Formats: sequence, structure tokens, C-alpha cells
Amino acid sequence: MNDIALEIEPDVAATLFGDRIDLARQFTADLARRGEELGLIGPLELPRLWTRHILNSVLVAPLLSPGVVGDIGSGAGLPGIVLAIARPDVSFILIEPMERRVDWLTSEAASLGLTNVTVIRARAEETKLDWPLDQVTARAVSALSTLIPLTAPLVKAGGEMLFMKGARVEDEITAAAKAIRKARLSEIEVLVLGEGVVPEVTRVFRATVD
Ligand SMILES: C[S@@+](CC[C@H](N)C(=O)[O-])C[C@H]1O[C@@H](n2cnc3c(N)ncnc32)[C@H](O)[C@@H]1O
Repeated sequence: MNDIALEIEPDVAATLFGDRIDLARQFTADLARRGEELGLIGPLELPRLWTRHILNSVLVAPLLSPGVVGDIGSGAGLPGIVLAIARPDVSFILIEPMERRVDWLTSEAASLGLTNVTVIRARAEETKLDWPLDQVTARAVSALSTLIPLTAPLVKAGGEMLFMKGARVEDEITAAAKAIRKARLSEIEVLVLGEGVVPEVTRVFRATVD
């Protein structure tokens, strides 16, 4: 199982993770070993853990600024744990309602020695934070029309939303016009990351909360 998980383009992963590559390998191996049994990933995802999930997530790392980032619906730790590995200078709050996933995230953060991670068991809409987030991330949680109202109250004025999205992101933006207006989002753009570097590009919806 670990052999499958470690099947990667070594140069690409090492460039993206730098001196944190061993932690990324450890996390990927843990996910390959236990992810299916814990219901975190489907069996078809095992051969493409690196290409579709880990590399796809770490591409967001350069968009983060030092501060506090909330990852909504972290699930297996995507992108939250991957980003916490790549950016030890940033604090992460992983917000996830399912107990089994919270247990996984908590034990992985501990075994990887990620002192920049806090895990909260809650739904985004019921989360109470002591201070608002500088940036919020999410991957595969819900469509923008739902995700924007769930997360906007958690982000400080001038903070950012960074949502990993699929190829139909432009359609989602159109469908979310009302939510975008209501949350007073500006500087909306779609970034396509990793072209020519990784097998599957990452699309990120980026917006500023006014
Ligand atoms: C399809 S999984 C994706 C998990 C992970 N982000 C990934 O890309 O593999 C969606 C996750 O969002 C969580 N979730 C669903 N609704 C949520 C909400 N309202 N607030 C926070 N998390 C939520 C689920 O429990 C689940 O772990």
C-alpha cells in the first residue's frame, strides 16, 4: 500500500514541499494505509493520492500569508494538513463536523508534529472563533452558492476565500451571484495552478471579503 502512495514524480513533490517532503511522504503513507478503512478516501483514489490529492493541495501553499487560515470540511486533511506541512509559518484551524475525521486529523497533526494545527469539531455555520480568520480554504465541501454564506462570517474584513474547485467553477460563480453580493466579495478571480508542473491542475476561486 505504501508503495502505491509513494509513487510520485519525486522532483515535483520535493520542489513543492522543500525540506518538508519527508512529512508529506509520511502523511501520504498514513493516508494510503488507513484512509480507506476510515472512509476518508475511496479505493480508486489510492494510486492517485499524490497526483490528484497531495500535489493538488500543496499548490495552494504560496497563496497563504502568515496569519490564521481556517480549512473548512478538512476530511482526510485536504488541503488543511498538506498546507500545514508546507507552511509551518501559518496557523491552521481545521473545521470538520464528523467525529471519526476529527480523530484522524487530530492524531495525524500530533504524529507529524504539526504544532501549527488546531482541530475543531463543528460545522462551519456553528463555529465560534475567538478572532476572525485571515484566510479560509475548502476543497470538495459544497458549491460556492452554499460555501460562501457558510464561511463569510468566519473571515475578517480584508481576508480572503481560497476555494479549490473543479473545471465548472465559472458556472458556480454565476450561480452564486446573490451570495457573492450578500457577502460583499470583491477582487474575484479564478487561478489555475500547476499547469505544466503537475498532472492535474488546481483551480482556486479567490475573493476578498470586504
Ligand atoms: C467530500 S468531503 C471533502 C473532504 C476534504 N476537504 C477533501 O478534499 O478530501 C466534504 C467534507 O466536508 C465536511 N462538511 C460538510 N458540511 C460541512 C459544514 N457545513 N461545515 C464544515 N464541514 C462540512 C464533511 O464532513 C466532509 O468531511
